[in-house]
Amino acid sequence: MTSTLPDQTLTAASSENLNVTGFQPLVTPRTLKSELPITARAHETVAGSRQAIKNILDGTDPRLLVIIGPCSIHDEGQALEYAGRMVELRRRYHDRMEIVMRVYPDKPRTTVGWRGYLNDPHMDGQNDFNLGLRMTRELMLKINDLGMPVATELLDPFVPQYIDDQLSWGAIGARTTESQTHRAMVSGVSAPVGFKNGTGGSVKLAVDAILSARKPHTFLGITDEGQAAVVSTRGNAYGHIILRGGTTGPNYGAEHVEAASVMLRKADLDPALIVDCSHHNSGYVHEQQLPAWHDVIEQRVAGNTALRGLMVESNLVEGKQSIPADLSQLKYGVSVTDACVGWETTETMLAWAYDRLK
Ligand SMILES: O=C[C@H](O)[C@H](O)COP(=O)(O)O
Ligand SMILES: C=C(OP(=O)(O)O)C(=O)O
Repeated sequence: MTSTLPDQTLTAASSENLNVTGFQPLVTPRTLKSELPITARAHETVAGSRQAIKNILDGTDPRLLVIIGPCSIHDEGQALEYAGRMVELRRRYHDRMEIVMRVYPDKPRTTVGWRGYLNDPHMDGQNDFNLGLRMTRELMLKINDLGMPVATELLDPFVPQYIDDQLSWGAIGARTTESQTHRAMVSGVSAPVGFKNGTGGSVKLAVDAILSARKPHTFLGITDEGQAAVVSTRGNAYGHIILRGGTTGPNYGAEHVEAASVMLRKADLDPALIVDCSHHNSGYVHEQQLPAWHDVIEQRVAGNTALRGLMVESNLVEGKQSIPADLSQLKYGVSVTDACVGWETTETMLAWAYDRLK
């Protein structure tokens, strides 16, 4: 879809739209949902995993939530290969872990950079959102159809209307947890949503985000028909914290977990936490996710019940690559954003945790 919208009367004398270079029609959520309807199998995956995650957060399911997968999606085949392998581990370890796959097509950037499969599916700066939204919905549907539940970061505020039915779990990233727009958006999301602490390390702003997202909100969004609308929400009771470290260092140690739990209790919230082993908790070095993984699981084994889940950035092949001008030079299975642990390490980490959690 390349046509632009009708002329917005951009005249030389105008004082508006001076920095806008174009508008394009956006496919409606209804169109994509009718072309790519959720299947009975996918719905069963989503409903089952959402309930399991709620139970883990409520403390009625003693299993560990594991949100694991690539930092970003850039290729459907590779994502499906990962999902196909991971669903086997999900089944194998199901009695001690609820494994959900990171399917992250919408990437926040510190300054600028490739913004993901949903924004720029061709990876060439065309930013074909209409194609990206379709490909994202299709990929999530295929992964759910395999029986592998999907987790994603919710970044662009219109996006939930296109994929809400596919999500078992959502995240608000460290760069947007303090944003009113994102807190209000979460209040209407159907799945449990974790809020990362800020990039500077502030956990308080994630606690504030949970309190905000629990309440009803009224904000601007779109309907299934693609109509700009005033959206009213009920509030999301399943907001929780994700400790991801900050510029001051990692925050997965027992003292940090205790400090975050105290902060949650003071706010009259259940001390239920997830630790992200990556990002500032690994110093952006993929192998450094392992000490975090081991430490947090040992804290849990030692009886820390606040620790309900872990996040890991993992891919088919370890490391990362920059996006080459000639896309045929992309290495198979390697992250194009943050570095990830590879498949063998992933299997070892899960097997070790399963054993320790017995
Ligand atoms: O998770 C991925 C990245 O850490 C995040 O998108 C920010 O990336 P950047 O600092 O490379 O822009
Ligand atoms: C961008 C991410 O994390 P953070 O918001 O913690 O940087 C992520 O999990 O992909």
